[in-house]
Amino acid sequence: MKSITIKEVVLHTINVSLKAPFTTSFGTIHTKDVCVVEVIDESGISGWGETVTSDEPYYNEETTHTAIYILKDFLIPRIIKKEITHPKEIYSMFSFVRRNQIAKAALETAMWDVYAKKNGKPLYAVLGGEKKKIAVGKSIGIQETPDHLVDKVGQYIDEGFQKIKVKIAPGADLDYISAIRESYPNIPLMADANSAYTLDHVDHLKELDKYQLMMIEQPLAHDDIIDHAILQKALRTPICLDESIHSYDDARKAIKLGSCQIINIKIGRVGGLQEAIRIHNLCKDHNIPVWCGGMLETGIGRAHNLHMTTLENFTLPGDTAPSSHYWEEDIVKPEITMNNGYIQVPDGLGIGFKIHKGKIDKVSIQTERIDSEKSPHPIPH
Ligand SMILES: O=C(O)CCC(=O)C1=CC=C[C@@H](O)[C@@H]1C(=O)O
Ligand SMILES: [Mg+2]
Repeated sequence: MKSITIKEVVLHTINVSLKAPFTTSFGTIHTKDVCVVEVIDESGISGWGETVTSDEPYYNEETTHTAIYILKDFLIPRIIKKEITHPKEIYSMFSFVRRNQIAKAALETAMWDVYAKKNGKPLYAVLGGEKKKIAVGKSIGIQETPDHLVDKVGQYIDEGFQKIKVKIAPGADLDYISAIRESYPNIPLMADANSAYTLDHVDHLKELDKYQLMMIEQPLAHDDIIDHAILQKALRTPICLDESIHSYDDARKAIKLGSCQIINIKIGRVGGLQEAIRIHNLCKDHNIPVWCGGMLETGIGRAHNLHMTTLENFTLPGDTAPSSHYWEEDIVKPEITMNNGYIQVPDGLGIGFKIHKGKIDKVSIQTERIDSEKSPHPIPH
């Protein structure tokens, strides 16, 4: 396989508006700034990635603007004009920067895309994935009343979604879940708590066991593994971790302690595709199923999610709804569509979608070209 050498990186910062506001326990997102990362190799091939941060540091410690700073001052200078034999090397090349996983992933995923294109392959083939279509779930933001939520669930079940994820928090959990189960006793249903509970809620959370949820996602603190192990022993419902798992080592410790029975893998949260593959393989070895979480991505991040989900142990539908659920107009062409609850994985080179440059220009805030390895900081080589 051919190596890659990046001659230039272009940061396209855009502002995109969701078709419908998305409410979680962190608040409501209507619009967000996205830094679309374009890496251009010496032969002029472009690879694409995106920051999956939002404008506030409520999901993790990053925002789109911290990510842009880390990209410009540290990560881009580390790789520009360096010959890279394989993108799996990039995550360790970034180890001199602590955390800042979403910034790392935005650049690392773009490198995987350009590497696949340069070697004439679809991204899934380079990742080692085999599925040609992936099962799709739908994550529903917090709704005002149980009735509103039941209506949304019915709408998405009718559309063919194979898993329904709803948000819960103290005071908006049992009545919402029981209302769904009254109308839809057998659908594949899960709840995401986004760290809204503590161990004081163990008896309350045990009430959820009677509703046959597939899992309860991230019930406790965003950076906890130990208390989740205590809670999992008390619950019949499998715990799934999201925010707690930033790396392979977090996953290794969570599995060792019995903190979860399922892991939601988000490429951005774990620093890129290479670390995501390592976590996938570790979970496979320990019979821990995984699924692909969503971060309200544009079509670029969504494309990376599709290709990652072709790996064997992604056995549960992800939060990977089609473009039309998020954007009036996506920044990729063709837009990502779903048919009977599945999304076809494209066979084109790399991510397999063209970039809609006209749309990027329409929503552009700033475009910065970087072609120098110079940084205002000492960068280890
Ligand atoms: O992208 C999607 O459709 C799912 C979005 C989603 O559920 C989330 C995005 C970002 C943080 C959280 O609020 C939540 C999650 O925890 O998965
Ligand atoms: Mg989550």
